[in-house]
Amino acid sequence: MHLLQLENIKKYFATQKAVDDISFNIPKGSIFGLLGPNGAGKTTLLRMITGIFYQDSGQIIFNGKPYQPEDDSVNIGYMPEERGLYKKMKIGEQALYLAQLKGLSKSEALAKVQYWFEKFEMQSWWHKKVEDLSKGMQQKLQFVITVLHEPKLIILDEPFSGLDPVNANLIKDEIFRLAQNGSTIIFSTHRMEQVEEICDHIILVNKGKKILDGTVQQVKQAHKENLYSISSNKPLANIEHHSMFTVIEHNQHQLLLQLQPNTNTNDVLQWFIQQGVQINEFKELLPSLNDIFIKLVEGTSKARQFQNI
Ligand SMILES: Nc1ncnc2c1ncn2[C@@H]1O[C@H](COP(=O)(O)OP(=O)(O)OP(=O)(O)O)[C@@H](O)[C@H]1O
Repeated sequence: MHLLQLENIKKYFATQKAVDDISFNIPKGSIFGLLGPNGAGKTTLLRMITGIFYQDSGQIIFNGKPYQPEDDSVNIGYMPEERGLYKKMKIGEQALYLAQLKGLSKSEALAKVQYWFEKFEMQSWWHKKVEDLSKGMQQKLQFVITVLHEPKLIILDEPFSGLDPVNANLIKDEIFRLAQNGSTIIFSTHRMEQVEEICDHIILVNKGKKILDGTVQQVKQAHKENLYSISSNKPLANIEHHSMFTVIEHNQHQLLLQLQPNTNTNDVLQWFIQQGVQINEFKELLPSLNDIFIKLVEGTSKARQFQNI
């Protein structure tokens, strides 16, 4: 079952196809990575999902029904990359106010804010102003405000930027917990190692088009290059290319091999054993998401150039 379905979504600005016929589905309870280089169209997509922009064409289905921003936005928590807190307003007051805007009663809002402030050790911030908080502290506050009304869909744009490792872990654990409790999470970042660690499913957009869609494992399997490493306790001498593989790298105790298509790994292992190699480890090397990202978007200038429609 999908919480969100985007069907043939287009959004063109005066000179720019920001989102150019993109479709994807987000399974309920998943942690979904929206990836892409600068200018790819991610923020524009998120703004349509949150009802800030209307699409020029295509349809968004939210929880099985056509998306109605006026009604459905209370079911969405959005933490945008450009943070949206009132600098001069006291923190406790602000959290209560924003929670009520998301449909909680005053007493529900108070209970939730107190719960989260205690959980994140933020009680002493209550009477401070946002402008008195550090960047990382503001980030934590923004996360709490995004999730405290327990929205069905939580959208986090670069949620770890500015956080120290302890606070980043705190937020990461909460992301897992929220997904386990049934929230669906869209996570947008340029940090591929975070995506590998956190996301179940990803899409990659580039120049307004979707160029990749699948689970992290599916994507890695689809882009693997038949690379294997083999290592031994003893020095590995005189291993040259073979009809089954090419030696890509040769270290004293380890070889990096690229197997020919359809080669049976047992045959390779057997061959090494016949050569008298004492095998310590033989394993497949899948590409990192970072490698895949770079391979697929290489050639795109860092910030996308304007293109005429
Ligand atoms: N309001 C707007 N008016 C005109 N063009 C826009 C507008 N918003 C975005 N664009 C253009 O649409 C394209 C996609 O922008 P978008 O902000 O969605 O990219 P992004 O993937 O979020 O990039 P980044 O990773 O840098 O935040 C860019 O070329 C941008 O210049």
